[in-house]
Amino acid sequence: MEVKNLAKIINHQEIISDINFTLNRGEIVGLVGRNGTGKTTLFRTIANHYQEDSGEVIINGTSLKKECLNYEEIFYLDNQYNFLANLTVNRIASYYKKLYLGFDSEKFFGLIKKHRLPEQVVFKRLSKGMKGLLMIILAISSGANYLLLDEPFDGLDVLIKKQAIQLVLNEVSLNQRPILISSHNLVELEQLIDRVLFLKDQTITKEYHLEELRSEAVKLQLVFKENTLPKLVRDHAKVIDVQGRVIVGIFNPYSPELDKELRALRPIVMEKLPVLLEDLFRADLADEEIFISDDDFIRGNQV
Ligand SMILES: Nc1ncnc2c1ncn2[C@@H]1O[C@H](COP(=O)(O)OP(=O)(O)OP(=O)(O)O)[C@@H](O)[C@H]1O
Repeated sequence: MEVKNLAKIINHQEIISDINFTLNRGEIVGLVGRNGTGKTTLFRTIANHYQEDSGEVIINGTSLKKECLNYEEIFYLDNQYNFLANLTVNRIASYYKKLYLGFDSEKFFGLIKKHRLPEQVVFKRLSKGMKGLLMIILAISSGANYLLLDEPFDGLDVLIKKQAIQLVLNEVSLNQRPILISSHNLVELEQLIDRVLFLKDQTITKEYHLEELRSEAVKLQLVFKENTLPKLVRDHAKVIDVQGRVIVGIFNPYSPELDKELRALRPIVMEKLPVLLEDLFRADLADEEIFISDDDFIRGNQV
């Protein structure tokens, strides 16, 4: 799937604009952004629940504008507005069978039974955990090739979450279906995704392949004798935290030369820490300035 220059205006305000990315077979991609940045709007626009104001979504080389039957290739169920509230699991299955020609009833009911979801209870009476599992079972049984999951694990207890995550991982490894998944739980997301897209100021501002990033970037905790930020750090790092004299910064890229130059500044502490998705979130999406002393403040913008 290729998303090209997608934009959506709501009430004369551009909510998302110039969105470009691809979703490739077998990958799980995270969509991350602060509250209200437009993640749900992007999902809705890709899935045609909102009509785009410009741009397009291309599947198998054809724009969805030209071939609307290809919408069957996309599964997106809106957490907020969906038509399932008064339907039982059985009715939901027959509904989806009509919506998706490739809907796999055997798989659907097999998973419903395996996870002991009640078949005769209407959706709105199911617990949050049951709803979450049902949504994922629907997604992976739909036959759609692209699954868009908007905060699918929100509110699930750890055991149900584990089952839900396992279902997602199995689906990707067995059928190579790409998944675009949003979540505010970055620790959880980090264990699932191959790539992350950061949404900020209406558009995708950053994209990271997590494995590549881990091999290229380094997070350092540094303490220097002087209470100022060395120029070298200022020039090469995105500072994500300052506590007294302790500076935490992400250096991307990090090279042996830079390592040597940093050591030449004789830091009192220089410790390597793992780069986490949360660090990137803070580095790229935080607006606030980080103060190091009264007369010297840092605003990281280098990663
Ligand atoms: N139907 C609508 N009518 C008016 N404003 C809307 C509508 N849909 C979205 N918006 C606005 O668009 C912006 C983005 O909302 P959206 O729900 O897409 O963000 P989000 O990133 O999913 O947020 P969150 O992480 O809090 O769920 C918000 O300012 C929201 O108020």
